[in-house]
Amino acid sequence: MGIKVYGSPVSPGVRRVLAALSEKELDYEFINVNMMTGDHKKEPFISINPFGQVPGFEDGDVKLFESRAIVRYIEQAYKDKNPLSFDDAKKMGPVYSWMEAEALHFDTAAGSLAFQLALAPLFGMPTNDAVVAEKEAKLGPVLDIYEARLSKSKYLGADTYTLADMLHLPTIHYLSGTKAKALFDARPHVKAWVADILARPAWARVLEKTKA
Ligand SMILES: N[C@@H](CCC(=O)N[C@@H](CS)C(=O)NCC(=O)O)C(=O)O
Repeated sequence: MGIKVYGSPVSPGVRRVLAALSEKELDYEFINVNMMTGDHKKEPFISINPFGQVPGFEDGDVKLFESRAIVRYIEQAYKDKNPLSFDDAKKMGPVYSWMEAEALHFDTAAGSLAFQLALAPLFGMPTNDAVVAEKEAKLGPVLDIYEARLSKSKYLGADTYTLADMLHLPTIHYLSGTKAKALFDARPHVKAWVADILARPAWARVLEKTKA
């Protein structure tokens, strides 16, 4: 049985899940899903994710989809090893808020930018400059809010690294190799935070494991 992660190694969602497993130093089996041939839209994969998107995840008889939900599961199921959350509700509250900020404010702009600037070229697809301009204009004000938060707190959810920071890694990694890096670099606390989270050994192991 054991842990199985299904998907493409370049997928940000897949890498988000691998980041969680890497922080916990958990062994897992990676099963490549050939998206070129549409295997993510067919059985057996859609028994894991009925929406036909990677990643898919299994831990024994637990089958999950949605990368952020999988990360929460891993944190709770393997809490004892390198905890990235708190039992105390008052300490955990801000972590929840910043986890939602990642999904609903940051990723809605940065995820599309990462696709346009980093992933589309990887797949030989054209970059849509209008989408890039629109999403850059949306990301700037979000990063202003991050700058204000990070000028008061070393990490987003707490003074220590938590799930809230970790969720950002795949998208920030992709954007750090593009012109959108300038948006992060223009804000000193955001820039320092980006350098800090990208330098985590657990993330280096993910990049090693997923490199082409
Ligand atoms: N919210 C989902 C997003 C998953 C997602 O968009 N996966 C992409 C690859 S990065 C995918 O499977 N795209 C193929 C499709 O939507 O048909 C998650 O975080 O797991």
